[in-house]
Amino acid sequence: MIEFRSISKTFPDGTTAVDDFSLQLPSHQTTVFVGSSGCGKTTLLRMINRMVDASSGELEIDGENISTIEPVKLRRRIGYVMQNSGLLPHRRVIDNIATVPRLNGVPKKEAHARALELMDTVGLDRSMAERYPAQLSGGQQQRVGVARGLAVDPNILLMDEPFGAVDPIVRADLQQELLRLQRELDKTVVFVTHDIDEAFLLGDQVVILEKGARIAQKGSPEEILANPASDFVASFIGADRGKRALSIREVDGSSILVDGDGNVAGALTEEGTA
Ligand SMILES: Nc1ncnc2c1ncn2[C@@H]1O[C@H](COP(=O)(O)OP(=O)(O)OP(=O)(O)O)[C@@H](O)[C@H]1O
Repeated sequence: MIEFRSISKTFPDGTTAVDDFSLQLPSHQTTVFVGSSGCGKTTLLRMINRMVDASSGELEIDGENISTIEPVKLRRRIGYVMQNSGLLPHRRVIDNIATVPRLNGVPKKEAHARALELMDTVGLDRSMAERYPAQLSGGQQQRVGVARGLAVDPNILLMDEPFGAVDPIVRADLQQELLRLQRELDKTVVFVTHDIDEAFLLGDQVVILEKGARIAQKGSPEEILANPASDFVASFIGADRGKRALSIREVDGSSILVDGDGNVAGALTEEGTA
């Protein structure tokens, strides 16, 4: 479990990005931080691997206060996937994936064999191993980024808007892949997004944030949808606009679901027949 206890972060210029934040993130689950630009999501995420150090408060991983762990050591056991994949442009795909294991002292042959396995895991053809990042599509680059994040077999995977820069179809694909991966690998995932639909799709625990990383509401997607805690939350999840108020319309003997805008959202089937 990851636990934030009264964590605050004020940057040297006086900006308070995180103001007294407390939260438990259960192991083997996906927690999603969601909120508008500048609310402190990335700062929260980066405190987990000490890319940013808290100004006050305590952050523990499985009961261990991370301020006592050397940052480089900590980072080598936590996977980190960022927007635009963050790949090293002058290194081949296989070397990008193997970067951190190599830094940890894993022999090259072994690190490369593992990198190829990880390419299978994230759905990348092994023939791409010799390419450079610029020779891949945006979606493929993100898959390499995920493979690299998994390369040290971390218990914790931090993902900062990893699918923000790809088109909606590729994005939907990557989201489904992440759900599949999570069923298989069972990591503790911390995911940052500003997209509430992505948050509801991927999150076991969804944390809706306002400026200063103040928690507007936290809970399962079901809990939040069933009972938005405030007008802010209702507006953020689109409940106020009726966007999520689905209704049933009968068309040619079939039951079609339409959303608040009258757009078709899906078809109703008997449970188990879909
Ligand atoms: N190094 C820094 N120095 C000063 N202020 C910073 C620094 N990093 C972030 N901030 C400020 O802290 C606040 C939170 O930033 P953060 O990047 O955590 O937000 P975010 O929710 O991830 O935003 P986005 O969705 O735009 O990435 C913002 O006001 C930002 O300008």
